Amino acid sequence: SWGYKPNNGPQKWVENFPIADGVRQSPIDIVPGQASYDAGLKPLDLKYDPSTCLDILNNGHSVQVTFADDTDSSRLTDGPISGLYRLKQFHFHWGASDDKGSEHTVAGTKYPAELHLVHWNTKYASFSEAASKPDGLAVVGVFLKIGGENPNLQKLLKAFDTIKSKGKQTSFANFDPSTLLPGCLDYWTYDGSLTTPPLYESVTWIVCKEPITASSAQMAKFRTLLFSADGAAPDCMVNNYRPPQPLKGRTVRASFK
Ligand SMILES: NS(=O)(=O)c1ccc(B(O)O)cc1
Ligand SMILES: [Zn+2]
Repeated sequence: SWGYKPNNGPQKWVENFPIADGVRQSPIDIVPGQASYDAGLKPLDLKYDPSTCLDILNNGHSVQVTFADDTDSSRLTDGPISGLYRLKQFHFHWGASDDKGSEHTVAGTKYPAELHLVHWNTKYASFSEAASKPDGLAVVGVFLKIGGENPNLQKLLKAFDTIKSKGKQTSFANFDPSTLLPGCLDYWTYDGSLTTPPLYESVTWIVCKEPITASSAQMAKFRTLLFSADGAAPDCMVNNYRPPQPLKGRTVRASFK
């Protein structure tokens, strides 16, 4: 099935997922000088309840932390969206080295990694129903840059040893994803898609201007995860990012001057 190698990677996804060549695909290169400041954009209102954190999983494409989404206790409101979107999961994309790994780029600059916090519109009954609707999802993207060790990543990284290979998951409780948000929540926003198959054009993207940090050693820990299942030839989980896609006339708005 799909992956990130030459024979099953982003250049091949269109064969099984023709929307890969659609009009609102993600990620994109964000060019700050071409973004339109919109004074009507509200500040993001993110409220997360650590008790909704359920487990951490290696799904063969990324490492994902999943949340209970049967109540509104972990949710996103305001920002560019209307209504209330519930947090479903967060995951990351990263490179084989510190010079690449993010999906969105900023004036061509690649960050070593990118965090995605995935929320679904509660006007729909479930994540699955929302995932294919044009206003179904809102994903908050946060860049990671190399700096000092980030203590808020340690709890996550410690769990990696138990979910090294594809299909492994373990319980993961009381994690507060707001500890992974930057201090400043200035953002760019545009209409886009899932960045992996099925590539649904259902995402309001909200990309934070300010990165968070991770040390080079912490980034190396991400690279100890495997795409491969237990017992198969070990295949390092690295470069699990889709490159920027054509803007096709879309406008990127900025919440800041
Ligand atoms: N990488 S992403 O945040 O666009 C994303 C989120 C969810 C799913 B999915 O649930 O299939 C795929 C990609
Ligand atoms: Zn993602």
